[in-house]
Amino acid sequence: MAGSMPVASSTAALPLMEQFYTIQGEGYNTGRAAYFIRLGGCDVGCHWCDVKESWDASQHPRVALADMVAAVTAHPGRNVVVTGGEPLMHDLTQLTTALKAAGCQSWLETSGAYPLTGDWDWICVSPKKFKAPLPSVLHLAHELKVVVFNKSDFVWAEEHAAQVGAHTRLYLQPEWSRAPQMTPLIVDYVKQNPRWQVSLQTHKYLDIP
Ligand SMILES: C[S@@+](CC[C@H](N)C(=O)[O-])C[C@H]1O[C@@H](n2cnc3c(N)ncnc32)[C@H](O)[C@@H]1O
Ligand SMILES: Nc1nc2[nH]cc(C(=O)O)c2c(=O)[nH]1
Ligand code: SF4
Ligand SMILES: [Mg+2]
Repeated sequence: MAGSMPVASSTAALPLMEQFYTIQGEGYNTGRAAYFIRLGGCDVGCHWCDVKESWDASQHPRVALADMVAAVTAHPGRNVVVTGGEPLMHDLTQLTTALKAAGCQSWLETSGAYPLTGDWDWICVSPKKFKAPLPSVLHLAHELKVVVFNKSDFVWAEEHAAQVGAHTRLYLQPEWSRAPQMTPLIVDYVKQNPRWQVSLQTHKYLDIP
């Protein structure tokens, strides 16, 4: 009968591009120490993505979850950011279970383009024009973080703000190469529309990972 048994694809290991202990640079948790787990694989295709090396999952070694968690707990912080790549291209159930068992808070960075898996303490959804976010993920967002590349992105941001919960915090973040032009527009927009907040990629100004 072994031949007819379903072969479960194991998530006891995931493609890992890099992991590092730093300061959360963006959004609601800006300024807090956090260990970053950057998983490989993304097919969303943002032309301005600041981590295109993450896109091809096959370029990154599969690392056992137990080894990832051991690397986290070797550091004093217990906040863990799972990012990528697009982390929701993987089933993250076992990773978040293991992080919780190790006493960690799990924070997700996602485009929302794939169904949510895992048990999260904080979910940041950064929707993309290139592959639409799922309504089911938008509803669960603690934070909506819209990257502003040009003026038209303010209208697009409002369209997505209309799809999140009443509890969701709203952020506008300048696309890094466009920050000199877009940051002043974001400042004016937030002053006129105070339910939004400014998010900057502060780690880039601090010159840390
Ligand atoms: C590299 S993405 C990985 C997680 C997920 N794929 C996503 O896009 O949310 C992490 C965060 O960086 C943001 N980001 C990526 N490239 C950026 C850029 N050039 N300028 C500003 N933010 C950027 C994304 O919007 C997202 O909020
Ligand atoms: N310091 C720091 N904060 C971040 N917040 C989100 C990041 C990401 O790439 O997901 C990121 C990152 O790459 N570095
Ligand atoms: S979804 Fe995230 S990782 Fe994928 S291309 Fe866009 S910014 Fe980069
Ligand atoms: Mg980054």
